[in-house]
Amino acid sequence: MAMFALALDLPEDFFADTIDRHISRLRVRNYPAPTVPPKPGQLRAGAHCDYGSLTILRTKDKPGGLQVMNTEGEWRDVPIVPDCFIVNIGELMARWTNDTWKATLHRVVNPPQEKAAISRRLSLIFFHNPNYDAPVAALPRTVRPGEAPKYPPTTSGEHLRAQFVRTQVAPAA
Ligand SMILES: O=C(O)CCC(=O)C(=O)O
Ligand SMILES: [Fe+2]
Repeated sequence: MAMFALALDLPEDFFADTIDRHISRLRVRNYPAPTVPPKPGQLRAGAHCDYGSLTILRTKDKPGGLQVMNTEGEWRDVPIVPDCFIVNIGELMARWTNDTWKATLHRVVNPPQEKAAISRRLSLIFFHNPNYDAPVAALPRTVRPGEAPKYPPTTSGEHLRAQFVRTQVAPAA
C-alpha cells in the first residue's frame, strides 16, 4: 500500500492508518481435475472482482487457469511466471481512485478435455482488506472539478459485508 500511495503521488504513509488493523483473509483453493466434461459455459471460478484493496496470488501453472479482462473487453490468460506473484487491484482501490485504477475482472476457466487429467490446481490467495472502519472515498485529485465521484463513500467493512451478502448463495429449500 506504500507503493500504491507513491504511485498516486501521495505521501508513502498515506494509507498507514487505514491498514494498521487490517481485516485481510488468506484463502486456499483446490481445483480438482474434472472427471466429467464441463457444461457449456461452466467455469472453475466465475467472473468477479475482488472486494478489498489488493490481492496477492500464488498459483500453479496448470491447464484451465486464470484469465483477466483487458481494456478491450477480451479475456486474456495470465502467464504464471516462476517465483512471481500475481497482484490484482480490488474494488476498494478502484473506489479510492474513482476508477482511475480499475478493479481487475478475472475468472478461472476449465481445462481442455484432453488435458483434464493433469489439471489439478491449487491457489493461495491473500486478500488485503483495510481496517473494518477505514473510510474509503474518492481521493480529491481523482475527481474532475464539477463532477461527482462515481461511488458514494463507504468503509472497508461495510463494502465487504455488502458484497458478501450480495453474493451469498441461498441455502437449498
Ligand atoms: O485461483 C485463482 O487463480 C483465482 C481465485 C480467485 O479469483 C479468488 O479466490 O478470488
Ligand atoms: Fe478473485
